[in-house]
Amino acid sequence: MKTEIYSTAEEVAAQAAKYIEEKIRAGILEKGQFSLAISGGRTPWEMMKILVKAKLRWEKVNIFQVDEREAPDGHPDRNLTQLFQSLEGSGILTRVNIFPMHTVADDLSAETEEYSKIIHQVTGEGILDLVHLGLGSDGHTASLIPGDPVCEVTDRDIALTEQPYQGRKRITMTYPLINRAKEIVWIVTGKEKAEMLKRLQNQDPGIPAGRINPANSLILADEAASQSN
Ligand SMILES: O=C1O[C@H](COP(=O)(O)O)[C@@H](O)[C@H](O)[C@H]1O
Repeated sequence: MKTEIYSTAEEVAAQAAKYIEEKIRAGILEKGQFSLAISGGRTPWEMMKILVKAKLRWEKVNIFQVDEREAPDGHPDRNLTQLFQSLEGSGILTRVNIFPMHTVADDLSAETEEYSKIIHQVTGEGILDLVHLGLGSDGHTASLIPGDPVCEVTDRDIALTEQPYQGRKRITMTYPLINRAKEIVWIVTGKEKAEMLKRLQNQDPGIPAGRINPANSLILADEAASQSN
């Protein structure tokens, strides 16, 4: 697992966008399409705002959600709402293929199966080209929440959390799917992440993030997050 440290969160966002742009370009050249999974929370959106300005064949890019909160469509708590906002004005909205996690349904469990099927149909083999991950200050990543049984799911690629977390139940990619990805890019910024960044780098299985496959993983962090390293 490689770590690169940049002075500010803005620099991290710019480097992440550049890195992912290159991966997308190479992936499309090699096999005609690219499947990217984007996390939610606070950190991805600066990176996305930069990435969407790249001159890429966006119609060949599939964007999946790593996780989503159970909330109405358009709600500010939804990662999808933030994702759409970061794409606004970029002109790629009508070209890129976005696959939203549906959280407004009578049977959310059926939705998880459906999302998993879509990933398999689109990618062919259920392997994402690149998964972007964030790191919570409690060590969670995606919606793999400390103490939630969703962390023990090994027979499904998408699952529901059992408990609400920060007021909302969640849908999330599980370890098997994330750990099969060809590449994982972490964006970790802010001093409140310092302790967990260290534990992530040490692959500490005591936090959900520590159980993510370190192979082909790149951590992009700012100085604030790496202050105790
Ligand atoms: O709740 C969540 O938090 C993590 C970390 O978010 P960030 O605010 O530090 O960027 C995020 O990766 C996850 O997708 C999100 O649902």
